[in-house]
Amino acid sequence: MSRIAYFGPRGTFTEQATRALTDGDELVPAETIHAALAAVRKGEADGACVPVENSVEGAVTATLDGLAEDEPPLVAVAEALLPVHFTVVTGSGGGPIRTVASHPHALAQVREWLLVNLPEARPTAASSTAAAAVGVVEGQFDAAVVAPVAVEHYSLDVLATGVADVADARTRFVLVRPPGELPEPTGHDRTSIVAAAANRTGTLARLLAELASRGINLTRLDARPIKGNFGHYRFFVDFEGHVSEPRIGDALAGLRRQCAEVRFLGSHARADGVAATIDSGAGNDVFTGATDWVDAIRRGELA
Ligand SMILES: O=C(O)C(=O)Cc1ccccc1
Repeated sequence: MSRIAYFGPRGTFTEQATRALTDGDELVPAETIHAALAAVRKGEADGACVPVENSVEGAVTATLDGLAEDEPPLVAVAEALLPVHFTVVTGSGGGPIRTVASHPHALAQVREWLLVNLPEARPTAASSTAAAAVGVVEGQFDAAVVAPVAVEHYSLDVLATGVADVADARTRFVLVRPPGELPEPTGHDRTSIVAAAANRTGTLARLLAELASRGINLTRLDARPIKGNFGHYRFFVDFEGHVSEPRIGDALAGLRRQCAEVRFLGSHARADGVAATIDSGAGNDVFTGATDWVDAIRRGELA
């Protein structure tokens, strides 16, 4: 049985995702994304589950920075995609609702609902949706925007369920571990890297060209500032395919040549099961065939 840390406390969306990604493991809540990742880095947990992006607010920056900056590196081995509908809860005392707390990503996803339904309530950031629930129980906030599972953990009154400004909002979570055996390729994989490219003309274009020229489809591109070096960025690039495939390995080697710093963040199955689109002329057989051809020339068998 593994110990898996997750962004908690109990009752977060991340706990829900962790349950979907694990089977009989011991789940250990951590107060922050940084603490969940640090638990793995310190050897206190075998893996950690953290949110990485959502379809309304985009990147979860604490996760991106934690994966890019801190040592030692961790590698994503699985992902989960959760539909995100919120439950709005209040304390049991009744009374006016003047504050409504939640994780900033949750507040951003119910902004319009709050304006219409709780116009007098001041949105207040909490470290997670479940921390906001705890804050309501403790009388710190009047209401909270939480995950549906939170009401199973905390004694709260439900004001509304199924709340979401954008009907099919989703959040993607990853399970990360120390580098080790990689998941098997499935044909519907995602590979993630983070690269710091020199601040020169065309650097980003050249970085992306390493993928485009090999017919590799991007699934995400994000930039984060390199702290302490204003105007310099790291690029997070997700693309279709698995590092075990010749075409992906070839692209990674190209990226390594282009960039001062590249970190491999994982190759694993996509939760949505979407198969990689491979242009004709960019299949693995083409890459293997080309390498075999060069090898044959080197052996003096071909010209
Ligand atoms: O705070 C939580 O419950 C989380 O797991 C982070 C989050 C916040 C909002 C939407 C999805 C995930």
